[in-house]
Amino acid sequence: MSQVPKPVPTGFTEQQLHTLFELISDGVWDWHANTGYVYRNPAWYAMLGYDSHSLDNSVLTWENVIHPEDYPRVMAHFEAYLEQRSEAYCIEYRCIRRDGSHLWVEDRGYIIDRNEDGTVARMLGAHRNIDDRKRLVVQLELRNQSLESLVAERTRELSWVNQQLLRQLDENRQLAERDSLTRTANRYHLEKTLHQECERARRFREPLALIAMDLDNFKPVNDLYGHARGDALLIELVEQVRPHLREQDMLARWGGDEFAVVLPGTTLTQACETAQRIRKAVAELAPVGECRLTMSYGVVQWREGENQHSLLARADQALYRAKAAGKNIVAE
Ligand SMILES: Nc1nc2c(ncn2[C@@H]2O[C@H](COP(=O)(O)OP(=O)(O)OP(=O)(O)O)[C@@H](O)[C@H]2O)c(=O)[nH]1
Repeated sequence: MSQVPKPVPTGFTEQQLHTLFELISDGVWDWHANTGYVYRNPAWYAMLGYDSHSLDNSVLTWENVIHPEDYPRVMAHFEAYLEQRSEAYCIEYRCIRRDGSHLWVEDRGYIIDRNEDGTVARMLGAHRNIDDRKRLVVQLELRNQSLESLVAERTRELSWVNQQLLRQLDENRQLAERDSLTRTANRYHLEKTLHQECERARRFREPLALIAMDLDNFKPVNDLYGHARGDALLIELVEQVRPHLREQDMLARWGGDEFAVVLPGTTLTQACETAQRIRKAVAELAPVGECRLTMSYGVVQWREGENQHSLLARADQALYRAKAAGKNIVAE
């Protein structure tokens, strides 16, 4: 089969080229740099709301439709292309339409002819309407910003709720583990800690001591001076005892006028010395009317295999012996 030779392109005449441009829907421009003449097709005028060929065929027409805020950026890019500092001329900017509204365009152009000295002789380009896309992007950005601020607001709210919950949790823990009058550990906290300390003593073969203590003749204080004075005395008592305890010791209110001190890493002898110091300090409290204040003390050291209940029971027995022996006494 014989090949039909392709026709050799003869090129368009200027007239044919412009006829072609008249049919194109993008805004085509054709700049003859040496004369300053600029051809613009009907679509270019329509895009900006003008009648075809109704504006001056000069570069100034283009400059006048560029949004003033975008003008410096467009010119810098255009010059960079003309001076061959950038490879392409392609830029997005706003044009001002005849009715004063703004239209986003993408402007793209190519130098199709240069003078012998390298300067531009002719450049061909087209404006494409990208307004819908740009406005959509702006809308999406705005929506994104409002979503981000919504998320930030919700995060702030959640973090506040979280803080409140943590505070509430802390308060609940305090309520569950503290005696409301004296702010010492309560019986529940005492038993829990004592259980843990018995386990530690077994695990690390460390001594552990417990002092049980009970106010002597507290009933007359209540009876003679009222329950409120009795309450105040219990608070004073705790303040008097605390300075004689170490950081790791735990003072707890076991019952009405009964207290206990858990002393980790402490032998019976050392605990008895502590109890004596507390005894002296309590005895120094100012008497309530005719009532002199003292306490009785039962001191024990943890024994191998013993649990918290048995330890507490032995301390209570020692306390009973102190009471029986005449009160204001430390008994083992
Ligand atoms: N003010 C006040 N009194 C309390 C509280 N809890 C218990 N009591 C009182 O503590 C007193 C304890 O009385 P008793 O167990 O007979 O002890 P006591 O009078 O100290 O006598 P001995 O322990 O034998 O020395 C009672 O009068 C209780 O009403 C309290 O929270 N506040």
